[in-house]
Amino acid sequence: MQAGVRARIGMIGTGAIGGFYGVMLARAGFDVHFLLRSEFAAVAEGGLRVDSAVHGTLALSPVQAYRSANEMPPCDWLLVGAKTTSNADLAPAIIQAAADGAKVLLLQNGLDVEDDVRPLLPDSLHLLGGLCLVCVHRVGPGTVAHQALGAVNVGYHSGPCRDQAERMAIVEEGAGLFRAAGIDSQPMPDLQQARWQKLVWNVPYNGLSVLLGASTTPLMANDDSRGLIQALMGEVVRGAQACGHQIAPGYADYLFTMTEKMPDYWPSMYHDYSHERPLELDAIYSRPLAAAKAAGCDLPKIEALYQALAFLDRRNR
Ligand SMILES: NC(=O)C1=CN([C@@H]2O[C@H](COP(=O)(O)OP(=O)(O)OC[C@H]3O[C@@H](n4cnc5c(N)ncnc54)[C@H](OP(=O)(O)O)[C@@H]3O)[C@@H](O)[C@H]2O)C=CC1
Ligand SMILES: CC(C)(CO)C(=O)C(=O)O
Repeated sequence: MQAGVRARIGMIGTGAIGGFYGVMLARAGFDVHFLLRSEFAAVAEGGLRVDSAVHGTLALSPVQAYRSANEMPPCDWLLVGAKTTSNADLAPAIIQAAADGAKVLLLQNGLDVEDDVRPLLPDSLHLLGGLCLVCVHRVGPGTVAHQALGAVNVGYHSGPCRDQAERMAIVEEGAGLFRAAGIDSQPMPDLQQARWQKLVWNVPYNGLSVLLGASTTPLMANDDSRGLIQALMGEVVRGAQACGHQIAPGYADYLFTMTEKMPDYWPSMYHDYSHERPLELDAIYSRPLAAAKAAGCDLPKIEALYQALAFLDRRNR
């Protein structure tokens, strides 16, 4: 791409994450195209709005909105903002909207989420993962509430790069998109490590919000749930270590304290449960459990949490 020319970005799935980052990038001058499903008509007519506790109200109208990827122009970057449960189904849309040599960035929680998509993509496409540290949720068609945080950490998964230097150049380019939009973004040299690190938060809070019907403030106000959260965090750290990924000492404590200071928050898994949508149990629970087990490490509390959630998920749909 020529210097000074801003990348064309395709947002594949425009919910909380897609809407928030898409609006931020479009306001920074990127040419952003949004693929939508249930909210297409509302967004095509009324635009997108982010009600942000950090940035105020951000409106984008008109929106370059599409019901089908066939109508999208070829994009240099495709940011996937759908849940991990639809990754394999989204591969045709990603391919359709990709320019030659495009970079595909999965803005998703969980472990190995790229594995469902990679075999379905041409080798010429770069695949990356993005870990979003943000509190956003949909409050109505085309409207996203942003409560806190916002950073995106980016790592390379697979593609045509020949060496680590080429991979890191692409990762830097990805992080640069977000930074240009005023969003903190760090390049992650090891995507698997970064995914495990993010699980230290998601494993306890996502699942317990569903199981106990509690958001972060009540979870942090009760000695029993605090103890359980710490034990679950400890198991994620052990699982990561068994798989060869170091989590910095004190990182779990840092997340625990950060959550005490955060505004009260319902994790995205709770929103999925309350709307009777599939839960991201494979990405957040069964894959890390399987990886740890294969490395000889049992994680009994996470396993019990997963089994309870699997029961609720099946009964909910
Ligand atoms: N929300 C948050 O604060 C955070 C979320 N994450 C992670 O980010 C990812 C996205 O979560 P989130 O934004 O909350 O999820 P949402 O449910 O808000 O958004 C998902 C979007 O993808 C759309 N979608 C799904 N399938 C398709 C399809 N085939 N074609 C077009 N659009 C499609 C959905 O459309 P439809 O309306 O039709 O369902 C919806 O708009 C998850 O992995 C989550 O764990 C990570 C950090 C924080
Ligand atoms: C932990 C949090 C709220 C911010 O790190 C988040 O990113 C998530 O809900 O997945």
